Amino acid sequence: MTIPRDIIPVSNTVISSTPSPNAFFNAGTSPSYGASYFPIAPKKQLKPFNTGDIKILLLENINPTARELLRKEGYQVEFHTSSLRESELVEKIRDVHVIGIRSKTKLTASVLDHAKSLLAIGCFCIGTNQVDLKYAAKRGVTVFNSPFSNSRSVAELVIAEVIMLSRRIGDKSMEMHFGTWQKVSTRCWEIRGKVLGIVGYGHIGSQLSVLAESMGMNVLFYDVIPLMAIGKARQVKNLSELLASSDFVTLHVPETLETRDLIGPVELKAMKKGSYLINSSRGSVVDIQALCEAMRSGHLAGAALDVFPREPSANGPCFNEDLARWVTEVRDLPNVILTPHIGGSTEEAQEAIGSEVGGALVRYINSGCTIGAVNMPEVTLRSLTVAEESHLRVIFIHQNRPGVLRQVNDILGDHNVDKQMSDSRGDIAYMMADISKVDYAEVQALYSKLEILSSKIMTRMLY
Ligand SMILES: NC(=O)C1=CN([C@@H]2O[C@H](COP(=O)(O)OP(=O)(O)OC[C@H]3O[C@@H](n4cnc5c(N)ncnc54)[C@H](O)[C@@H]3O)[C@@H](O)[C@H]2O)C=CC1
Ligand SMILES: O=C(O)C(=O)COP(=O)(O)O
Repeated sequence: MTIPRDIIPVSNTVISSTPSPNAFFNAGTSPSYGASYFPIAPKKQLKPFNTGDIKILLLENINPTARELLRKEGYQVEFHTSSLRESELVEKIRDVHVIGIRSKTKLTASVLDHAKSLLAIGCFCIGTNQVDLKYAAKRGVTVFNSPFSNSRSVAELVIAEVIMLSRRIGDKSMEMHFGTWQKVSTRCWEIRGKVLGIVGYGHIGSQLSVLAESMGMNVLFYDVIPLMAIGKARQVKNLSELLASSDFVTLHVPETLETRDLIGPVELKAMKKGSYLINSSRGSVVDIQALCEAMRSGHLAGAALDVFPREPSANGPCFNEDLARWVTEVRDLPNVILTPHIGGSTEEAQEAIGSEVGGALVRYINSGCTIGAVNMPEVTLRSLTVAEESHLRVIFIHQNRPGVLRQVNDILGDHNVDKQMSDSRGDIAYMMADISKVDYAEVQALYSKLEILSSKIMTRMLY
């Protein structure tokens, strides 16, 4: 058996041109001993492969920060501004090592089955519902996201929408664009003193809570876990209590089986007459037909939707009945603000996400570090130094069952295991070890021995 091309160690050591700011930590040497005791060797950058062989596919207009970061590493980066049709996606994913996506691209088990060399997936967004995380882990594919870089942008959009709905600004602006001057104050309100009900008090919900209170609103929230309320906000016991007490209900839950149609006919009826609904979480959280009914009956006074049960894969004049039957109904509703999933679309958020997820991918490819992974145990080892010239870093992703580590250590046993870390998450375990005094010629043999273990999911060797 030969080592796949992407993990063939081609160069022994490459010294970083700029010293790492945490060189002391990485070198594993305490600065307090002084250089004469333990000379501080520069960090060794592991090179698992010829970096030029690493292929990265970036879809959905991922920010240039990420593209530049990945290109600087020497990887081959293919960039697309939109997501791809499934037939094109399965072709493109076949031989890439990393795929970068946002919220549109669905990486289902059947799509992932076409990926023959995939090491990692970067979700350049918060949500990871578009990826079959379990199946990816089963295939040894590590998934990263950006858990909070766009939270503030979403919270700011929601604040804007609360005011816009309250003053019917969407409709007023539309009338003016069509030449109508219609000055009225009926059914227009201040937001001061009104109740904002937040469903899901995580990164976005809690940030929104602070902004809303600073504008004089009273905040209630409902979450499935007990959470510390910020400021004067108050957690309520159940969703019904929140719906019955709020002037504005805003949704900030992830897409899960439990949140599917979380707001349906019953919940809409339970909302106060004349209240408003805002959804910038996922389209599946609201039963859109029921929402149209609640708007048409006059029970709700308005709604703002940033996400939809079905969304176009690219920009263009495609928000019409070809996308879904409900589109025409939604477009016809008064005081309903429609935005094309732009909650996290700000320059600040996209740049931060680009460097966060891009950085996590580089660390994973070059050193095996899984910190920040959403479907793998989080494992890291301090960096090797250039002094540790003939060290080999072994990464073994395997099924989590008794006896595997004993088998692995038997294989590595002729070498000193300088450091080792292993952790598991459900059925999957991730082991990383640095072993010393390994001849380049031995790497192939060690690799082959690990590859034939029945528990093996993926073996990587960094030298
Ligand atoms: N429109 C857009 O552009 C964006 C949309 N999002 C969406 O917003 C969602 C929330 O984002 P974050 O606040 O960062 O997530 P988070 O994980 O920080 O918070 C989610 C909260 O929802 C709670 N929760 C889960 N299930 C619940 C249920 N059934 N009922 C009540 N609470 C429940 C959780 O306990 C958690 O506190 C993301 O999962 C994503 O789908 C995120 C960013 C941008
Ligand atoms: O971060 C998220 O979960 C979002 O929904 C934002 O998605 P986007 O990056 O705009 O496709």
